[in-house]
Amino acid sequence: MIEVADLRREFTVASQAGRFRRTYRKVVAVDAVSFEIAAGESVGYVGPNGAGKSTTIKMLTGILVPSSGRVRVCGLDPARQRRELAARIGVVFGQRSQLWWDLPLAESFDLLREIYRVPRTEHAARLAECVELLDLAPFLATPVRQLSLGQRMRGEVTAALLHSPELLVLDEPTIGLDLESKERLREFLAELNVRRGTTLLLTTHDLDDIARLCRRLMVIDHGTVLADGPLDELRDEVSPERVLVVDLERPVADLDGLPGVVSARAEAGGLRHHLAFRRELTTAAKLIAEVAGRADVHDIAVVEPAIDDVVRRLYGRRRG
Ligand SMILES: Nc1ncnc2c1ncn2[C@@H]1O[C@H](COP(=O)(O)OP(=O)(O)OP(=O)(O)O)[C@@H](O)[C@H]1O
Repeated sequence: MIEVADLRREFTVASQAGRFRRTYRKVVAVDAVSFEIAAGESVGYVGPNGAGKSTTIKMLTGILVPSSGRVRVCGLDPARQRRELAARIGVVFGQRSQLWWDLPLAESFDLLREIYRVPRTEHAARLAECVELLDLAPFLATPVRQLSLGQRMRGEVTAALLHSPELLVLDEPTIGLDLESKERLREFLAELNVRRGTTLLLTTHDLDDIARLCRRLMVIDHGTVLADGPLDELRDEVSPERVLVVDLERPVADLDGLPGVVSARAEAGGLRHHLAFRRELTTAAKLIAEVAGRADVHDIAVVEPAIDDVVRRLYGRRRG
């Protein structure tokens, strides 16, 4: 679906040096980035501010021309075949609108049908689905400028999907949304990926978006990809410890010496124990059996490392 090889984009930025003199310096926003994304994947593209995410997305969608390297999206060269590509993909920029500001939302959708030449029945079916799942009915007749951010974003996602794209690219889709709106949008996007097989590529600073939507994570910083792989594998790589939290029926002072446990901590007077273990040394099931052999277990939970922690460690790779 997406093939990127040795992709690079530089910008020349001017800075004032003295009163009449300007100097120019080169900023490398994206530097030798290579990856492939197959149909049906859901990929999170994350990195700190200025890492090069938006620049990559702009090259993938044909808005920016690469300085060098190769990009193919749906087999097309985005910068040269922007129109053809627009018919195959949907793009949502959280900070920019593709809707007509002064028109009621429904009229924007009509205009998009004409632009993309979507057959009426197909358009009507797709729109009806979005109206239902994203609860658009209460504000379809409202001019876009009067919509709340959450309402507008639901409109933006609908607008990007009306021509049934194979790939949906989202640049910070949940930025500024309240918790409920975020959850509703995530739910919708997850369904879209799983049920329809629409490929998703999204940039975000909200790591809950990633945890909820993406099976694969790509981390970029200073224009280069620092990590790329299944979320679970990256998690094991940088945060190999998981914690078994055990509540006991009767207090036990300590649960020392359990195989595979790298650190143990007791609280609530010995009623609760936090046992950090490494996946390669033991499994949660084995550990639970060991604990049950020593004490009466009331309740058990396995805590995975938080995604924020995993991503922070991945960001630190360059410096580490
Ligand atoms: N049009 C431009 N002209 C000059 N420099 C630019 C331009 N666009 C981006 N840059 C620079 O390229 C680098 C990467 O920017 P980019 O917008 O891709 O980052 P980002 O990862 O999307 O960041 P953020 O999370 O803050 O949106 C930054 O140093 C930025 O200042």
